[in-house]
Amino acid sequence: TDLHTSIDKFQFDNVFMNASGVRCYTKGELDELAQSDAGTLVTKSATQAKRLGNPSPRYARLELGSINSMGLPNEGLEYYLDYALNFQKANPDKPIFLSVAGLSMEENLAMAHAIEDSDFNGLVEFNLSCPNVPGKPQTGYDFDRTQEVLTNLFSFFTKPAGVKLPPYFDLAQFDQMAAILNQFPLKFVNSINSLGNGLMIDPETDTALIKPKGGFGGIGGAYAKPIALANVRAFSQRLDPKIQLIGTGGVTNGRDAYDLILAGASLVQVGTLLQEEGPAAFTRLTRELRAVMQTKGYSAISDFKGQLKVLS
Ligand SMILES: C=Cc1c(C(=O)O)[nH]c(=O)[nH]c1=O
Repeated sequence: TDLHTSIDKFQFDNVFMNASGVRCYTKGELDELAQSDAGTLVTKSATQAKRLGNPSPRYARLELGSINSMGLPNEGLEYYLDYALNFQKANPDKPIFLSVAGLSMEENLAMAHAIEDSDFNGLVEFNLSCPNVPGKPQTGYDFDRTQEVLTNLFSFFTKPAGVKLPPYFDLAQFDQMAAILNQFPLKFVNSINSLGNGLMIDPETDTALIKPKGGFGGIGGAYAKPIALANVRAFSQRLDPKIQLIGTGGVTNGRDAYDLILAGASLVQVGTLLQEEGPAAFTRLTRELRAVMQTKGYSAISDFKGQLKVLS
């Protein structure tokens, strides 16, 4: 069984990769991902300037996943662009993703210009869904703003790009968002980011588990699986076939990855599990997905990608 997959002209020898924000802040962490069984990697979402992010505790493991309000801590775009340029020289056949999360239209466009003018030859993920910067609404929940950002962006940006979306929970929102996304030369849509603004409580102290925003933070892990499946499936049914899906959310084993691929995902990102288990998780996930494929009689990702059946 072969876990080879592709997005646009980019080929990956394994369908798994990290979710942005997880074990991808420093060059050391990024190198560990590069040396793991993952097919590729994405950098922590960057802002122009380095950010320290929110006060700790800002991440907590939960019974069925995680809660985080990191607050977009990152080393700044130049750091990750520098990593990417060095990486592509040393690994010409392993395209990587650069994630960008500007806090304003101007910042997003300025970073996009910097990337456009660089020799970066991988894919850019514009993160429209960071839920944890106090006072900053998620762009992905504002349809007009999303339309405006993408219009301005693609008026000059020519490198391969996609967007990271928040979860949607209403079919009319899938329709509206897909109608916007179909207007642009996107190579991929990545669904979903964490379930924004959840809250969990420490049973000993009756206190919110994390400090920022009175304890409100993005929820990841198994809690997110049914929402991730629905978002990948809904966009797979609505987007122009030229726009491929990346599935993110709730992957704890090979079957979870198999399900995201059935829903339409061409790549599968791993967040909470990677945070908790480390890059060795990719070795286990690869083994488990191969086992599921063998059971089903499939030898390639393309044999079952998007082949979810429904009851008639
Ligand atoms: C880029 C900020 C994000 C963060 C963060 O840095 O708090 N956490 C998430 O779960 N998703 C994000 O997109």
